[in-house]
Amino acid sequence: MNCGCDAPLKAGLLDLFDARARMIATGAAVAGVERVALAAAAGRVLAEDVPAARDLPGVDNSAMDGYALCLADLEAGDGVLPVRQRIPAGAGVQRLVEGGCARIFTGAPVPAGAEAVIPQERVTLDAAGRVRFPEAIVPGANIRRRGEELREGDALLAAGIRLTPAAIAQLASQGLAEVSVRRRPRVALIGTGDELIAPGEPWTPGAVYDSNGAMLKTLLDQQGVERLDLGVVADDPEALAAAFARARDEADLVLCTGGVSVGEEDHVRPVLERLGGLVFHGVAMKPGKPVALGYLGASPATGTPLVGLPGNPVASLVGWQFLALPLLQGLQGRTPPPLQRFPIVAGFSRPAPRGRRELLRVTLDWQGATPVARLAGGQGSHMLSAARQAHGYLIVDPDTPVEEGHAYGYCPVAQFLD
Ligand SMILES: Nc1nc2c(c(=O)[nH]1)N[C@H]1C(S)=C(S)[C@@H](COP(=O)(O)OP(=O)(O)OC[C@H]3O[C@@H](n4cnc5c(N)ncnc54)[C@H](O)[C@@H]3O)O[C@H]1N2
Ligand code: MOO
Repeated sequence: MNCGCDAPLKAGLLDLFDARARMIATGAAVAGVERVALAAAAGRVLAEDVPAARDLPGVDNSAMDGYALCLADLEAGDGVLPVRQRIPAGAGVQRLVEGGCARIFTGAPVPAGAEAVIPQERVTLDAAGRVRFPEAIVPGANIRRRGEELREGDALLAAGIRLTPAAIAQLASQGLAEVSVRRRPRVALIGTGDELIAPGEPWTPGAVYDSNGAMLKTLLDQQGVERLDLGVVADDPEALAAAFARARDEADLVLCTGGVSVGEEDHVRPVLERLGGLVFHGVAMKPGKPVALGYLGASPATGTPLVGLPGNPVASLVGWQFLALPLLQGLQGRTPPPLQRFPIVAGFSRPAPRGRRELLRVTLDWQGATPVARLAGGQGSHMLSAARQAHGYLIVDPDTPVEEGHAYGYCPVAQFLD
């Protein structure tokens, strides 16, 4: 796998990983914390460390439906014991009656004095209803010990994690009904382009449906942020300046798509420089080259960050996944997770991308002993079909041809839904 560190980049373009680092450096957590009920906590970001409130499990309990016994009693009973107790889940903690065994169910407290639980499939009952146990019984078998997972005061969940269903279940398992979460960042969304029309409107030749708006709204909703839709703005600097000024005052982050390239109809960069400043413009990635980062306001520290995503739909998606998302995660109060990359063999050959790192949309073919990456379809940055079907990106370093049978870094797309 080529690391590409020394490969030459096109003049003026920032390396993808440097651009990502600058995005991450820009994303400081927004102020504000609120208490929410667990039912409203999905996807929110935890604002404080939560220690375990109690031991988990709370008492020694049975992992099986079966019979609890004491080994000395079993020896005295010659491998056979009468049933003296019945302990369902929810029963209080009892003491094992000497000389007998206890019928017990999964999750029920193991009676004091019992040393093992034997599943019902491994015993036989005689005519008198007594239980004959198997020979080799391991002390502690099928007993889930008090505190074996967590002790009161142990670290349970750390501030900055996003609350997944399993994390919410962990809070519930500790008896916690509410949790402190960070305020949701407010993200303004702006589309640009005279050609854009809304889905549902009648099409005329030359018009383009605003698919980036639909895509980015969905992506923002998946992140659980508050969004401020400022619609599509015409290719007019004054209209764009008005939208940017409103977004600056009302949002924590501004996302715009289109108009970020170099043509005279591309107004994002000049308007951004007028109302604030530019951090970078142009990344050595394909697609996604014209991505820009800037701020609206007096300085990067006090201004509202703005990410200019390219208009081409796949460039917009890739720019979101690799660059805008980690910035947003920082605003949410999360530490952006490191990019997951691992080597996967290419099932195709392809000429080298010139001066840019190429992110090929691929599917993984699992038919052989090891997975092989195959192109998911046309790789044009206007072609959403392959992007939709892709399991991930094969990352090809600048000026490196893809050779069938060689391994390249592979980034699964599932990580961007985290
Ligand atoms: N002379 C040059 N031309 C271009 C360059 C360059 O370096 N020199 N870069 C190319 C690359 S790479 C990209 S990516 C695009 C990005 O351009 P913009 O961000 O300025 O986007 P637009 O020109 O406004 O639109 C490009 C393309 O995308 C369609 N589009 C725009 N917005 C949407 C939307 N909301 N939904 C769906 N489709 C959208 C638009 O109709 C255009 O087809 O620039 C290249 N050009
Ligand atoms: O960055 Mo553009 O996305 O190459 O088309």
